[in-house]
Amino acid sequence: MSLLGFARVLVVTAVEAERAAVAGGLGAATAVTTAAVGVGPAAAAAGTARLLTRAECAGEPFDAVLCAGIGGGFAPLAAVGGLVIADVSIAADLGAEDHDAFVDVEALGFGRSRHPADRRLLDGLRAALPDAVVAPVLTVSTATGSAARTAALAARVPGAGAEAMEGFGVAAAAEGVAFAELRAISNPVGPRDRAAWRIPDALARLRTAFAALAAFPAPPGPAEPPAPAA
Ligand SMILES: O=C(O)c1cccc(C(=O)CC[C@H]2O[C@@H](n3cnc4c(=O)[nH]cnc43)[C@H](O)[C@@H]2O)c1
Repeated sequence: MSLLGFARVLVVTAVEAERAAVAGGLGAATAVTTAAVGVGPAAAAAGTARLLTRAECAGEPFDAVLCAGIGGGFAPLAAVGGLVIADVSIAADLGAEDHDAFVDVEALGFGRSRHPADRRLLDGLRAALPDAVVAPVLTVSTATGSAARTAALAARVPGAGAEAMEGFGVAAAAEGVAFAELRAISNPVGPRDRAAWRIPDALARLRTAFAALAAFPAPPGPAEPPAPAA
């Protein structure tokens, strides 16, 4: 059985609690592979590349990769307990400082810091999760914990919805395969207050999101070629 019309889907999370929430939501009905590959963009890229390569060598390549998990939400766009679908996953701290300014890798003249979501996957996620906010999701190597950095990131990416630590790495590994990122918001991005993180609520939201994805009907496939005339 497919997910959103994709036949073989890999869902990558950082930690096992996120993977278990995803798998719990999917239930037994859907042939989707879930894997926890570690925290941060490097672990995410390495783990995703390994899984994609293994599947391809086995003659069963994935046709879609979803990065999923909990994340920090930028107020007022993304509230704790809500969902953010990334229309683009951005490596928000990949670049150079020029005194008080940040220069991204595009401006430096090498590499890229943005991976847009696959259009078909994004459309499917939007349709199946109509309450989700659709906005850029930032990938960072250091979770934000101050008002100054929150303001700097919001200025760097106006309209940012969420911050997490893996999306850009997963996307980089999945180049050439349909990719998207989905985050359930566990905490506001802002001055660090670990006691305010609502991880169980976010994991529960992740689980219901994947139950909704599994239950969503696949979009109609390409038109069948007309039957030859008798
Ligand atoms: O402590 C637990 O029980 C627990 C259960 C599930 C997940 C966690 C994590 O800490 C996951 C780390 C993961 O979460 C993302 N994340 C969440 N909030 C933020 C944030 O404000 N800034 C950056 N990343 C965030 C991130 O992708 C981490 O990999 C703990």
